[in-house]
Amino acid sequence: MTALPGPLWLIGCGNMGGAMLERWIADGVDPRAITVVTRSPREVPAGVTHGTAIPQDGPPAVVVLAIKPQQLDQVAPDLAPHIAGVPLLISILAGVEEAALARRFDAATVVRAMPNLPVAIGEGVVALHSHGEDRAARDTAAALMAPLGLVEWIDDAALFDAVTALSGCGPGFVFRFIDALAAAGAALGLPADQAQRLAIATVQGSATMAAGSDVSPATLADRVASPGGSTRQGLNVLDEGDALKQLLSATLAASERRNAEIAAAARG
Ligand SMILES: NC(=O)C1=CN([C@@H]2O[C@H](COP(=O)(O)OP(=O)(O)OC[C@H]3O[C@@H](n4cnc5c(N)ncnc54)[C@H](OP(=O)(O)O)[C@@H]3O)[C@@H](O)[C@H]2O)C=CC1
Ligand SMILES: O=C(O)[C@@H]1CCC=N1
Repeated sequence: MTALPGPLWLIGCGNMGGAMLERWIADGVDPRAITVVTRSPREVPAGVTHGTAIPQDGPPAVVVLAIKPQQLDQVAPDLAPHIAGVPLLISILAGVEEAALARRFDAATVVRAMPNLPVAIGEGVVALHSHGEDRAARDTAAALMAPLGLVEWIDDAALFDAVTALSGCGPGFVFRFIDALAAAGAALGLPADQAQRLAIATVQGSATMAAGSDVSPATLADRVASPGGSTRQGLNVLDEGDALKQLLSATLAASERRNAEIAAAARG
């Protein structure tokens, strides 16, 4: 269970803010310490306060900014005066840099966090970066993210767009892969619902095994492929001209570029 240093305001609570909130509550964070602000009414877990306007009793101990990057300049003018002096501002906005946040908000420490959707079940990834050197604030940010999954500090801010592409966007790519694996099985004649179950369980088991293995995923792939067998024939298709690697390189590069564009827009 995460002990909050005081009230936490969650500004924006859609797909990702909602996933984080769900996990915090499941982990035992005191719901009475959390205030959620969105534009429209929404259900929140029992004990959590929800409003459609910025509370007047700030600053809280922690603000978590979970709106879309494109919504930053609608939110900032209203929010900034009410959180002036906040000890810790955590932003999950893809692309938006600490300097862009510091220009809009007076916060003692700004931490960028990049979660991914499986945080909802405590099996996500949260990358963190901060130029702030306040140890207590950094520890608070890391402790808040700990129940969400694997937490990793990224030392070089310049790599944050890359990490966003890999682990922030990554579940989208993996879900698409599972869907394609199932569709390929269905194309071979399996009932679609059964193909989907098999594809999900195959990816789940393979990821769990890779996570617990002392050899690399590449070595594990070779262990599936008996010489002269059917896996090798399939891998030959993926490996021809590094087809899969090329495809994923282009995929991550496209996402990274988009994050850089968002960063440039937020710099103003
Ligand atoms: N989705 C993902 O997998 C990931 C998302 N992120 C980041 O998380 C952030 C949110 O993304 P996501 O959850 O997908 O987006 P959503 O559109 O699902 O959620 C946005 C939230 O912001 C609220 N909001 C919008 N405008 C305002 C406002 N003026 N005042 C208060 N609340 C407002 C919305 O409320 P309402 O519905 O009432 O308008 C909604 O709750 C983004 O910055 C994104 O980069 C990071 C990692 C992964
Ligand atoms: O697609 C997006 O912009 C966000 C950032 C990472 C995942 N989703």
